[in-house]
Amino acid sequence: MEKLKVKSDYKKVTAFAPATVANVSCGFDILGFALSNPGDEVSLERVDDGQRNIRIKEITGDNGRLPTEVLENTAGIAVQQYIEQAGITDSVEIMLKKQMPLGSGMGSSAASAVAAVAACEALFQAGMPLIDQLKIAMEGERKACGSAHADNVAPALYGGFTLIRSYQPLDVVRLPVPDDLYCVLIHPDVEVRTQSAREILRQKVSLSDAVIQTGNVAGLISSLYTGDYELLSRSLQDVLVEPIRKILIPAFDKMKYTALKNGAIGYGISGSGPAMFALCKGEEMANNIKLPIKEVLEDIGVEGKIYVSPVNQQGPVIKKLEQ
Ligand SMILES: Nc1ncnc2c1ncn2[C@@H]1O[C@H](COP(=O)(O)OP(=O)(O)OP(=O)(O)O)[C@@H](O)[C@H]1O
Ligand SMILES: N[C@@H](CCO)C(=O)O
Repeated sequence: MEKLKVKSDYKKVTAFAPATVANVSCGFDILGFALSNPGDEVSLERVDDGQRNIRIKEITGDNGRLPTEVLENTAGIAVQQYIEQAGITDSVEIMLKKQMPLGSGMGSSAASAVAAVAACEALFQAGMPLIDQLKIAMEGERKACGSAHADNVAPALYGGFTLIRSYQPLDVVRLPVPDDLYCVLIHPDVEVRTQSAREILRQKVSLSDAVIQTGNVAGLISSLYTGDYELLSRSLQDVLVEPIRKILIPAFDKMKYTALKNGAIGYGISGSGPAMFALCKGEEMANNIKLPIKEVLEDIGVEGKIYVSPVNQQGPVIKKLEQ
């Protein structure tokens, strides 16, 4: 990439990037959408010393579990890559406020990376194209999950629903979001590492399953354009990944049955799990699902947290910018 002209006098910034639901049932590694909450916050402070020294000064909310080495943390990787690519020579201190669980399937590693890259762009104002910011955030995912998949970082950065049409070359399509689409995100308190949840998948699929899966992806995308909730509901089916990964999630089938019975239009594993999502038409329907799902979790003695959020069309938010 050509070196960008940096033209900002800002010294400090805080950016928020949201949790995301990747895969969305049938779109393994290619579909995702952003939530409004929860999400991570990254603050950056720059020093104009020509040293290009990057340091993670503080991480809160992680119970000491996240790496503080710059090149081990998705936020640190993103800042390092951004300043190198934009030709910046300032030193940068990073403060990460972790507000979501690790290994959750809620795009936690992606939220940190996207908050970091959005904070860099606000602080240095290099005018870096979104697709290049996305590639930087993907490098964080490569480190955290062993694969540079983009279905969490793309919706976190672009907002709304995104499709990764191709990885080589990277081709991202922003999709429309039907009015009134809400998500209930259920996070049972068990941990599933993305890397392990990827390793258990089959590397080859049958032609008949590929036909079912591509039909569902096409139906889902069509439903987003037309706002056809019934088509969306019929398309939220996954014959490739869910049947394998659901064994990692206690009472998955019971929760899915309960959500659908109580009015959800679809239910599936969020990313690599253990979080699960229920898509609903309207906030009232989304709130109706919370209690019966909570009762299933209580029945099996698993703690959990349930979030209700509209699909976030905004992506990252700059919360503070100081000179
Ligand atoms: N800033 C960060 N936030 C979260 N995890 C990070 C971060 N930086 C590095 N990691 C590493 O990434 C791993 C967590 O990745 P994992 O993909 O399992 O979680 P996740 O991002 O919550 O899940 P998913 O991508 O399925 O939503 C941990 O081993 C953690 O040390
Ligand atoms: N598409 C990725 C998302 C991880 O959050 C997976 O399912 O492994």
